[in-house]
Amino acid sequence: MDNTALWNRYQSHLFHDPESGLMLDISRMNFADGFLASMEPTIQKAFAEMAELEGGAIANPDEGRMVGHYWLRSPDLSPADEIAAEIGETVQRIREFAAAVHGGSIAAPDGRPFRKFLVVGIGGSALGPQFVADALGDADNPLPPYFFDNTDPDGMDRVLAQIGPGLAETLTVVISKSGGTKETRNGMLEAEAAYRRAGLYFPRYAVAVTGEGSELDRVATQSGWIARFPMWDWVGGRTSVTSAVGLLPAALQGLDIAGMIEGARLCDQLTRRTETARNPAALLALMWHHATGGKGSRDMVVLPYKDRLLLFSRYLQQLIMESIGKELDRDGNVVCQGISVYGNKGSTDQHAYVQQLREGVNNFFVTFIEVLRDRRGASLPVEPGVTSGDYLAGFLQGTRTALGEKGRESLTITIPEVSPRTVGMLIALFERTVGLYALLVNINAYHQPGVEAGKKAAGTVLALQADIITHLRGTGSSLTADEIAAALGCPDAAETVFRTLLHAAANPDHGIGMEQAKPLTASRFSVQG
Ligand SMILES: O=P(O)(O)OC[C@H]1O[C@H](O)[C@H](O)[C@@H](O)[C@@H]1O
Repeated sequence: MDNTALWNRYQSHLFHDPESGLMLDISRMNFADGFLASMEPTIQKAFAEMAELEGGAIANPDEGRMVGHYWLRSPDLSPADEIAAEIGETVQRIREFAAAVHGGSIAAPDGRPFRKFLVVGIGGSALGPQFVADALGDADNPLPPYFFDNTDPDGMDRVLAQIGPGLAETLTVVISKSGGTKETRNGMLEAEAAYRRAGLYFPRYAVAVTGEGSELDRVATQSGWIARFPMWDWVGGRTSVTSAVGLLPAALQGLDIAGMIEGARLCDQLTRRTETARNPAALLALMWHHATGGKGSRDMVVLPYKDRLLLFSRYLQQLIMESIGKELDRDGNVVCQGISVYGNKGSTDQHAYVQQLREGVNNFFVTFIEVLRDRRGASLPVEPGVTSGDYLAGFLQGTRTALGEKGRESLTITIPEVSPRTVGMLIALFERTVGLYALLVNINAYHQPGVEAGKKAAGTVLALQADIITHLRGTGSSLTADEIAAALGCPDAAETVFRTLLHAAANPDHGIGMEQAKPLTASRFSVQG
């Protein structure tokens, strides 16, 4: 297609919302002329189901739950007055709590104001808050955030080292919808131990965001933590960033949560439209369907040309892949669905993998995210009449053209700037797109049966570890993994025994010694001391 034809295609399909400035360009996706018309009945059905979902239908049948993250921005849409009231009250409590922390009326036990906060969470209880904090954060925020988002001891040590003696001025927010996620429990205990080492009583520095009656809720209540904020069963972890999960950390950091909520609400209105060409989420969902054949046959490369949006792809990995990546469809057919998501930021990624995108295996489509505003204020010329921002914008267009010339497809989402409102819009845009796409491919986007398997297997490994150590202590001898597995009556677990002991021997915690042998798997292990 020559440039004139491309320009005409761009103009005929361009979505633009004048109020928000949101734009969506689908012209570089090579869908056939009749594609949108052919999908119209299916997308109209999806609109109807989405309306039922927003009306309070059990849209997550596998867990028997409603799906209510849109109500977080429009409480009046919720199916019960008490839900609407709880949403409003919680946002108000968040605002008041953050103002009290910033004003010093909520302070550390010694009266010192809180000057930092540590979020302990994982998955949807961390990725959303981390994306928002990075996208909207600035050096002058009243409370800079820190995150424990993994059960990595060294990772937590590094964060604690960054916080340093400031722990005495640090509020800790433990976030877990289920209240039982082991990584988050471990993070909480590690944080508590750090406060104890500093002579500080952790409960007077701790806040919980969790489901009512959860294990975390019980601990926070019994120990008298400063405050608890609710997570509801009709908000999924990966769609919880406009609940207290994302709003409390954002408010503590000093960000404009009203702007975030308003941006999400505004986008919800746009994506509630049943006129496909005027619904950006519908257009995106249809483009995903075109690009991947409705079967995930191509990966989604997320390329925001803005440093502040670096974490967006990590956030989208959970939102998209945990929603769409399912073995069964809603009728119980084995479909092994999904769309793989990767990407970091442009133009940086042009110096990493765009080579493969342009010339290598054509198994992807790109989602560019263009931010029109370069910075606050003007830029210096890096060449006569050219700024760094001109280069960034030029690289985006250039990469889009270079890919298009080689038949590589791309979408471009454009926002005027990175602000609380546009961050709220981007979040809402992709939440709705995932929901609509899931309906197009008949998937329940709101459960995650696949994550339990890994957790269960980890529990088995840890139980075996305890048996191994007990056995080694009892015999007092040096044994191979095979000998230990046989002695424990599980000869087929020798590999797990070996790998578990390899890790245990590398750390001082269990007193495991290793006499390395050739081959390595014939090494002997014992309990020392
Ligand atoms: O918030 P939590 O209950 O601790 O869950 C944290 C995460 O755990 C699991 O990995 C789920 O698959 C995620 O959807 C969830 O966000």
